[in-house]
Amino acid sequence: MDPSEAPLGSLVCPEPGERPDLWPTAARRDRDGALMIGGARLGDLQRGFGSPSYILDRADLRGRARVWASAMAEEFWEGYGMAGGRAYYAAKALACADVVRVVTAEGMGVDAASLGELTIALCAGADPALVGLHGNNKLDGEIDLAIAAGIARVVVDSLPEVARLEAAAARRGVGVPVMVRLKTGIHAGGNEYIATSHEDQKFGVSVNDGGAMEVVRAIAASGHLRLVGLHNHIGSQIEGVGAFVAAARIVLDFRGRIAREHGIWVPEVDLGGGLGIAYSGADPVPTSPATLARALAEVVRERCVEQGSPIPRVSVEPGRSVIGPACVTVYEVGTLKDVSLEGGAVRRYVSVDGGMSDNIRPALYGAVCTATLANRASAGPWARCRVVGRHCESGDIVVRDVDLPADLRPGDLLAVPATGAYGWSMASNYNYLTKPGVLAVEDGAARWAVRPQTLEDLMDLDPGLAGRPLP
Ligand SMILES: Cc1ncc(COP(=O)(O)O)c(C=O)c1O
Ligand SMILES: N[C@@H](CCCC[NH3+])C(=O)O
Repeated sequence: MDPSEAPLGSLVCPEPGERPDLWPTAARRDRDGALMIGGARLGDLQRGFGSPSYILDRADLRGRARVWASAMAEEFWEGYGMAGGRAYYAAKALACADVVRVVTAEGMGVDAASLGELTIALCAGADPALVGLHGNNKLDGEIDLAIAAGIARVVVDSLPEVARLEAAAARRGVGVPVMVRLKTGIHAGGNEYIATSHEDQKFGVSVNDGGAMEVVRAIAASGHLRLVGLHNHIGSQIEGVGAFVAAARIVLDFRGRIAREHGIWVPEVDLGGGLGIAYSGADPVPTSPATLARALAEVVRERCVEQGSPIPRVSVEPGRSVIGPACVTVYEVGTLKDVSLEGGAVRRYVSVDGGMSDNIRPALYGAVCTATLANRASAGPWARCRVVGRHCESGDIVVRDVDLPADLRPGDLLAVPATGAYGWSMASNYNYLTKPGVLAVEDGAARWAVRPQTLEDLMDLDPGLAGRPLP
């Protein structure tokens, strides 16, 4: 049996016109059926810059950052009786100078979770007054840089960290604004590994077992730490607003408990990132930032009225929903192999020039992605395919099941949508593959936001090979 005879039809990647939420806003096909991103044909980009590459539609990123910044500013505007709102871009999703500059120019702050992310954010020009630092095991260097730069908030993740921060602040003789990362017990997120607020995981301190209040007391007793906020990030790739609202209630209730014990209303709550996006036609159209911001504003208003409390400032930390749909990955098709399955069916394995080293999400979380033929029209007939990478692992799967044109051939290009978040940032050099670059495209013009690694870059890290000419 030929794969084109398989019972098909449901796994064709949606076109930009069918599911705009899956693609950068300006994605479309030209008259010849070639896919265009940011006004440039993917085929032209691949010829000029190579593959695999992450193609970033800058205008789309700018739009998403603007939408987040304005949703938070509007829903929590002082003129509506609120105390102000802000969105911090979670740099872990993809951080480089261009991305930091685009999102901060639109009014977002930056949330960093390591020395590297903090350094990139500050060196790219992010205002320290709009930068936060996370980490469940912060290094001394991270704490020192955060304090020296005077960033807006250090998010305390454990009791021992209070003493470390206090000692570092005392050494410098400065005050340090801190938030407390709470565990609310809410279990949310697309996969166990990306749920971050149930009890049995490493982040934060629990509101349920006394741990969080102990941290608050330690901060209150410290000489240099100022409690400026309560924080809760429930997880990532979350659908709908229900879990966010439930978590917000718990955070606000804990704020009430602090007020009763310490006589202060903590001035800010950060309700984390986590809003999900679509990766394939099987995913629902995502909740918009405006819908989430409205839901958060409603629960904050309602709870504060019930508590008779002042309204706090409210912030969030989206990553995926800012950068995810702004990028597609372009791959070149290489080997095609038809594999007979039990029952007589055939699966076509389509090998591409990247794989789990540029997109670890399918292997790590079982994430379901999709792909489309990018260099020409794809009208079918279709063959059920598995798009795989070129690493030495059977789990090196880019797209588990997708219908691609039966006449797909080596040299064709595939585009995988929604790879902006946790693609480049989680890329590896497995099998000594070089990390692809991030190609920023706008008005049809392209330039590297991050250049691709070269083999020389990798050899330079090895003292036994540095400076040697390539064979
Ligand atoms: C503390 C914190 N904030 C924000 C984010 C960003 O999450 P997302 O990219 O799902 O919006 C994460 C990652 O899940 C996180 O751990
Ligand atoms: N890396 C994860 C998200 C976790 C983010 C950090 N808490 C993903 O690709 O979905």
